[in-house]
Amino acid sequence: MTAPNPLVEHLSRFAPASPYVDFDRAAWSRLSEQTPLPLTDADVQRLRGLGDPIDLAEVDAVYRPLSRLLNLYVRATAGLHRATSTFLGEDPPRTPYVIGVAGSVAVGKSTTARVLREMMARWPDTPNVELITTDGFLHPNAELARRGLMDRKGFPESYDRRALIRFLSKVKAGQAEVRAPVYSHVVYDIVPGEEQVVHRPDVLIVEGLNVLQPARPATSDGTTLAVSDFFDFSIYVDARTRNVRQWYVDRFLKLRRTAFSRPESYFRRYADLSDAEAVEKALSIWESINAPNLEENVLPTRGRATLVLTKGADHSVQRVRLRKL
Ligand SMILES: Nc1ncnc2c1ncn2[C@@H]1O[C@H](COP(=O)(O)OP(=O)(O)O)[C@@H](O)[C@H]1O
Ligand SMILES: CC(C)(COP(=O)(O)O)[C@@H](O)C(=O)NCCC(=O)O
Repeated sequence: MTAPNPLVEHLSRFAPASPYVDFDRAAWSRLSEQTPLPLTDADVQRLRGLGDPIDLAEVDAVYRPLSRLLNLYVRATAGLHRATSTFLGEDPPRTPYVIGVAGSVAVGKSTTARVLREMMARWPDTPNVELITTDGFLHPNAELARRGLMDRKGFPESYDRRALIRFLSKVKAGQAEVRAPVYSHVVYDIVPGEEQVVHRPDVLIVEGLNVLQPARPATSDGTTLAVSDFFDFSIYVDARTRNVRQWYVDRFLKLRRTAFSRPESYFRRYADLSDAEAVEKALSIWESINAPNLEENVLPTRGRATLVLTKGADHSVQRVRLRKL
């Protein structure tokens, strides 16, 4: 028997065991030095083409190592599938590797998911990466109104959770074409007849506020699955609430000059607000809907993520926590 290590004993007595290994920005960024696939001109063009304000140095320092880590996990998972196939004597098609991206409204989930999609597609094993957002699975406004939920968009009960679980089951089962409804932020509703079709991708990224919610108690049909049961990996994008509130207000002001001024916009009336009125409106939506949802539903799921990215006030990632247990 080996002698107990006094340092480990000391630490386990005084430091609560964390399931995460913690990197500050510098330590995580150093990993990019050992990551193959530096950004090429073509990559830079593609990333710029996304129209996101993300800095390319940030992509290189944070997202390049992250895509490398994910590539290693994708390969390891494929190896496990091969082991199962060998054991069963079957040769089922490879199923998509599914990554969830969670976090508050306006924390930067969409930006993270889009950058990750581009970065993962550079790896030879995963050229085909698709991205869906869970807003397509919100109940249509008519149904939300019927249920008295028009002021609860983004809360867990505002989604057709069963439809989302059906969608993910089909993707995971390797179905050739799987369809998802589409939500428009301009008309503020599900668009009738519009759909996004997912064609058996190598990787599917599922982005949404509530993707890490635990399963609800069993329903009459015995469903106890959670959306996250379909994830191979999950990322929680985190930041101080006061910074996220500021980003929400900034985005609202930007949208007022762009999307809100379109004639078909549900928020057309906001386009004519003065700056001060627009800030007041944005803050009131934040305080009445998005902040309570963050506190009550989104933040409590952070500890379920495989990886937590913590952003500073300038949007740069300052801390990365990776689940090791
Ligand atoms: N890395 C970044 N650098 C600068 N601005 C960013 C970055 N990520 C997100 N933003 C800005 O923050 C706001 C929220 O980001 P977005 O990806 O739309 O959030 P979410 O999908 O979580 O609602 C947007 O205005 C976006 O342009
Ligand atoms: C559409 C959203 C619920 C987010 O959807 P997600 O894709 O994260 O599921 C959110 O961005 C939103 O618009 N919240 C509603 C706040 C409001 O009623 O304005």
